[in-house]
Amino acid sequence: MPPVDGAGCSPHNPTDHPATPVSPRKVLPLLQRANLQVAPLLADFIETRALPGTGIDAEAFWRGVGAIFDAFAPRNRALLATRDRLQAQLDAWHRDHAGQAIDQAEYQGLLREIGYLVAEPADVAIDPENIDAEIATIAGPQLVVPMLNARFLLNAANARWGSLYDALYGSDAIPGAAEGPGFDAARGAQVVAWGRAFLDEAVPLARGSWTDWDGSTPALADPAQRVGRRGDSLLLRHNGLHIEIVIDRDHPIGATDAAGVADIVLEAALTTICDLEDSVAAVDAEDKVAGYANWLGLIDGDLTASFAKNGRTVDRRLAPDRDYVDASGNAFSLPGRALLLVRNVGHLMTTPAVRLADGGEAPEGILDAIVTGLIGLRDLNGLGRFTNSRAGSIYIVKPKMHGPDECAFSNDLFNAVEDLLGLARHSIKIGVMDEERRTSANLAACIAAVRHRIFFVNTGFLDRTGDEIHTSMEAGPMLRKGDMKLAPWISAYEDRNVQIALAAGFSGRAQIGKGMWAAPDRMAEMLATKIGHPQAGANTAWVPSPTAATLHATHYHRLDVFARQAERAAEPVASLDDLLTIPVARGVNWSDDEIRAELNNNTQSLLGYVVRWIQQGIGCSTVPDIADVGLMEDRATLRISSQHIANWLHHGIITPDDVDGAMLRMAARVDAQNAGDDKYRPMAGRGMGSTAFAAARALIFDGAAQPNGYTEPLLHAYRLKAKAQD
Ligand SMILES: CC(=O)SCCNC(=O)CCNC(=O)[C@H](O)C(C)(C)COP(=O)(O)OP(=O)(O)OC[C@H]1O[C@@H](n2cnc3c(N)ncnc32)[C@H](O)[C@@H]1OP(=O)(O)O
Ligand SMILES: O=CC(=O)O
Ligand SMILES: [Mg+2]
Repeated sequence: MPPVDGAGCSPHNPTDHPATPVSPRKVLPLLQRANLQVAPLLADFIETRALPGTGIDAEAFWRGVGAIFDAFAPRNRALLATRDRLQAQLDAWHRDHAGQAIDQAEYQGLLREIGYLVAEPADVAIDPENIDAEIATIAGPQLVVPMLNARFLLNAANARWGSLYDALYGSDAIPGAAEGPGFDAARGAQVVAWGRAFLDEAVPLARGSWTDWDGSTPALADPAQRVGRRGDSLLLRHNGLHIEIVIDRDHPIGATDAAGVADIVLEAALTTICDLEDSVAAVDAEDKVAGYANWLGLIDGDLTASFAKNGRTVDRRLAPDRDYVDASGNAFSLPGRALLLVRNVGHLMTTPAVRLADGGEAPEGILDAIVTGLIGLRDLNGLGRFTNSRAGSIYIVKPKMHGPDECAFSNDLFNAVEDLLGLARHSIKIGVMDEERRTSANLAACIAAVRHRIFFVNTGFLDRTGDEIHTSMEAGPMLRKGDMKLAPWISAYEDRNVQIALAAGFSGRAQIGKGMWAAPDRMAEMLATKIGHPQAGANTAWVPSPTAATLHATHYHRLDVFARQAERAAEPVASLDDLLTIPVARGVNWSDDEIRAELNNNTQSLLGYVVRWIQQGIGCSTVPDIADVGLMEDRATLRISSQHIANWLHHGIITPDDVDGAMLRMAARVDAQNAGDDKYRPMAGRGMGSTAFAAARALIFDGAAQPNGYTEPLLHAYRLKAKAQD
């Protein structure tokens, strides 16, 4: 694809919101569309791929787009200015109270006075219409996938159904690992035993165990759980989730099984978030259009990916629906793919893909709403090979909103996009990530602002931790990252999210979601602990991979989340005082070793993530930590590590020399960890000659000044530089 982009990004300046950012890069001529200047690649994508078939005329479309930017770009800028004002007021207050214990009454008085805390509305009741069952009435895993990776995207869409046998055999869910070059029969036997025990729990037989089943028609303890057949295979359902017991005596596994069971296939990722935000590196029109084109391919149903794997070529496409017959012989089908949701970016960044009438870059979140909404319209108009939303909705996940005014802004923006596209009011639904402190503290008001279109609230634990650190940057040095997980604000945050959502009527209407399992290789630990999410009353929770989706699905068979929600609905809402208790480490004397360990750990994960982002445009990857354990790192985990180091630097727990020393040591370590990657360029020894190293350093040394501690402005600027160098 030819590189067609407007200009460099305009990193958000904390003290100023220029309408016309200065571009450091040479640009290809943009095309005039209504009162906008549009990158040719984007104009072409819209006019030749996204609009055709919708009945919307290109000229009218661009006129409408121009009008939306006219109306919403100034509002967007004003909201960002409010963020900065609040942050400055908080910083000043903490500086005035340096070293003092925080008096919650006085502190909350300040928060109300400056407009950080608003009056909570009573009796908020959500009433979204046309919500798909995968969201409203069935509880199950939610997979997240970077939008810029077609191979993963297709896999994620198809992860609605997952092989339990493969997930167990290929992960550490069963201790040890497969041995030998071929099939490890001993491990296989453990997998089969695990599977049978699972069936005994989820779909028990009237008598005896599935272990002893001989393949004859099974008598279930609850006969209603048997809902169909496909050939010899059995389709069962429990807690709304399907289980297919695959019978195939010709299959190598089925041939050795007394009942001919070749696999147990679980309904797994009910929903998949296709992510345009923190798991991708999209800095210019070229990147944005690549993401939009993948979303279009998913919705139109023609996305494909061809790649070599294990010595053969794999052609991947979307899975068709699955056909069954019921007990009366009537045919029916079940969706073959997850219900697809799209995560837009937040309100912060601008994009060089579109320039406004005044020459300034357009707010990227507004462009995302328009383009992903337009592509969603194609689904509602039946233009795709498959149907995504059977209920007729477009699901946009909106991250990083700070408080009710920003939610109201998104609501109004979605109204405007619906009008532009001729969509019925509230066809575009919103998933609100509760991942900024001002949203957690005003959650009922945030929900109220979008109550007619909300389809989820989700605790985005990682960003939320980054915002916790940044908001109170001046209050003192923060707890160590590991200790932060035990701080009172976190449990109050998780509890309040569920309790406030239940009080607003989410149960049976919308999702209450929990955060990401960020250790993709640690499935045994996930199986042991992530059941805590449904136990907390969450009817969905994030997983990083199809394997994790399949294994996490078993948790939703172990308890009935909707019954759990009914129990939790009676609880009082957890304390706002706890939520607002700042995790500063008062009276803690860390040893030199503890400080060094914390710094090494943070610089290592920061460098490991940033180097791939800057050099290769990889927005999410498994980054080996200092102990070589692979952890999912995305922009939210980077926000935590960069803010944590910046905070300790700011309060003198570490010095600039300490940071530089750790950075140099860890650069060598990260280089060694990436030695097998031929696209990788080492950082060690090149100092500032390495753009990635310079970016990582800026994220720390300029970290305290970044808007709300976000990493996007610096990442975009350095990635654009790296692209230009390439
Ligand atoms: C704080 C937040 O915002 S969290 C949300 C953002 N995070 C995410 O979106 C994480 C999504 N997950 C991922 O991107 C990946 O799982 C990673 C980067 C963590 C790990 O990727 P890798 O190291 O390449 O994974 P690994 O080598 O273990 O497995 C690769 C296989 O799993 C599949 N896979 C892994 N993750 C996913 C996924 N999220 N969706 C679909 N398929 C996936 C790949 O398609 C591949 O299979 P294939 O060879 O048949 O295509
Ligand atoms: O977006 C998710 C998060 O944890 O942040
Ligand atoms: Mg986040």
